[in-house]
Amino acid sequence: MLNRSRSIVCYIQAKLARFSAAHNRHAWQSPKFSIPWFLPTMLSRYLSVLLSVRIALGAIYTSFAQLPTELNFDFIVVGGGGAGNVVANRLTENPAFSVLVLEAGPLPEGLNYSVPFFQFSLRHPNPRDWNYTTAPLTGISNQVQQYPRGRVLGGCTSMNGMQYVRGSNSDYDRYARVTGDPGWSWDSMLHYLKKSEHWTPPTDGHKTTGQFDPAVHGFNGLVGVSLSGSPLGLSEFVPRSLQVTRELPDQFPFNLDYNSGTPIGVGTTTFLPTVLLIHLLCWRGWTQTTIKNGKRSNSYTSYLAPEFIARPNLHVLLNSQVTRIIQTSQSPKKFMTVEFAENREGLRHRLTASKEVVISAGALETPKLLLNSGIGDGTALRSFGIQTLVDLPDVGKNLSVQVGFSVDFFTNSTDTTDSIYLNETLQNMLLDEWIATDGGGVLGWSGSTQLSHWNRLPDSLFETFPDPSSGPDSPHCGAGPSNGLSSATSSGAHFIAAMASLATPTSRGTISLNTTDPFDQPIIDLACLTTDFDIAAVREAMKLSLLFLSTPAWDGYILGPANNITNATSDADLEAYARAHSAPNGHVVGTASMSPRGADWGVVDPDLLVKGVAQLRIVDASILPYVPAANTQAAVYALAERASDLIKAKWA
Ligand SMILES: Cc1cc2nc3c(=O)[nH]c(=O)nc-3n(C[C@H](O)[C@H](O)[C@H](O)COP(=O)(O)OP(=O)(O)OC[C@H]3O[C@@H](n4cnc5c(N)ncnc54)[C@H](O)[C@@H]3O)c2cc1C
Repeated sequence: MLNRSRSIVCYIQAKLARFSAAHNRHAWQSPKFSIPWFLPTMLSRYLSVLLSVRIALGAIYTSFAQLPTELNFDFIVVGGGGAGNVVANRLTENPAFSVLVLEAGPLPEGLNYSVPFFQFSLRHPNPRDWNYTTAPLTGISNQVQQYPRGRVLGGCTSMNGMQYVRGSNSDYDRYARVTGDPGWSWDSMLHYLKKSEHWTPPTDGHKTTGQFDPAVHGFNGLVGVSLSGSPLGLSEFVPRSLQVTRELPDQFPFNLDYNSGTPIGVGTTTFLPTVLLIHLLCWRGWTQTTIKNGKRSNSYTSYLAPEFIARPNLHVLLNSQVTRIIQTSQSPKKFMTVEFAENREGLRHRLTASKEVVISAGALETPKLLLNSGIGDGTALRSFGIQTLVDLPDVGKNLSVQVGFSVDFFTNSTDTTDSIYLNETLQNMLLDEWIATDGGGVLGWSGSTQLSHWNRLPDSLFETFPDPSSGPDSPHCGAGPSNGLSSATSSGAHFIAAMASLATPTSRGTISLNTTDPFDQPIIDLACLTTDFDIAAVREAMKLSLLFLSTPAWDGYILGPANNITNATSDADLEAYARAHSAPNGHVVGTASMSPRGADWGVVDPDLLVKGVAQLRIVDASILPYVPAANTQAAVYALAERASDLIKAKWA
């Protein structure tokens, strides 16, 4: 009930806000029918109050003062993001465990957090974001770029691109190999990938036979995953893209389901008749996203859904940033107390867990928290005057993030996302449709391309460089087109973009302290494109993407290049373009990496306990030693599912 009433309230608020805005802008009034100007705002405020009252009645508290003083916690989870909410949910399946989640941010309130198509509006600096900037990106012309991360319940799953991509089976087998723990292998993790997933039909109810492989999906999990039910792109972009896979089946083979463990496609010219048959069945496209019934499904709406938050043993305290984990015993070393505050000036509170503290603060904040707690590289800690309590030199190191860029072309088609981004009237009409149909229409989709592409790079590249992929069936890059730009200008033109992203970067960055104030951002050195392989690889990925757009399938659709890359045919030109226009994506991992038990590197053992410390675990993207050749949320949900089982088994 809590979530449902919250979204209804949000819809009504949005309608009222739009009415207010229209009224203010256009003095909307008819001689026959006039509404006092203050009424919508007043009603909206009333609804806000109603909403906050409901929240206070649940186990989500918005301030420390609301937290009942008589509560004791077996587990304290730091961070209610992609991983933290999974752990909180699964541990509280045992009524004997009591769990507190401490989340730095507030609820993801507002329509834009629900409407998938509005995802890009969440990326601008806002109070529900950490509002980070990167250190100068030496591989990208020394640019300092904004680097959005969700500071909100649900973490980055509340504001991400919603792509649901698991990675290849060899990505997981490599985790098992590197850690010496077969529990991280694909065969073991497929169970957890399915356990977290709730496959749902697309909003338009179209037949999905032949558009995905049901055998590899989960139908009883919690995070909604679906195919697009949006008509956008179907008239031109999707059929033309499918035509390319017929024209270039060797380079762009068809793949029924890239989440099967073999994402790069199975069809080749040898199987051409089958491929053609499948194409006929699959003409609508098959990108998978974490969208359920046309609404974003994140770790909050799924793992903290009303039936779970109603559990008497599950508590979530918002607006509470953990500033330090405090050592509570020397032998064995334990850090059972967390210190937290609402903001820089706020009173520091302390709470102690009786069984474990689980850090799920994400790949940027987890290392910062460890360092501020005296867990990290002794030399670096000393330079900040922080006492080294656990000397773990790899905290904050080994950061791995993907990077990408696009080349844009003008198209004469209006069947593009920018047609909507640039047209407020159309947006309002589509929003009305989305509300009236409870998630249907164009806005019930993420706005990203309906067809996804995962590719290997040419073998010739590996005559010069070692192959960094996890195996021969694992992709190096995503390379393909997108019908429209999220950042379209108001020129009135329409675009198709050739996109290229590097899924197997070899550059490694760091997270380090900038100051000892936990409310300051760390130094985020993403080190993108700092190896020769990475720059060669994005260049080759872009060539693949441009090849995709070069076939007769696009005749009469592409008008010409929109960037000054018209003559960029040489490697040097492409490299220069990539260095000027690349950006890291949000798929960052590795800063508190797993390593084998007893190894003198890494930060956590394969059971995710911090090395040398009892009862302190890290469960989030930071523990992955390599970024999967994919977007990262599917892997994070699954690793958190497995971690929950490990914790439950330990305390059974
Ligand atoms: C812009 C963007 C787009 C993305 N797009 C996709 C996509 O399309 N598909 C995909 O699979 N993945 C995507 N990702 C990545 C994916 O969302 C993340 O990999 C995933 O959410 C990581 O989960 P996590 O639990 O490690 O961290 P998070 O989800 O970031 O959760 C960490 C939580 O901890 C909280 N926190 C941090 N520090 C503290 C503290 N000290 N005290 C209390 N709370 C704290 C944070 O506020 C946050 O809520 C994207 C990420 C971004 C940023």
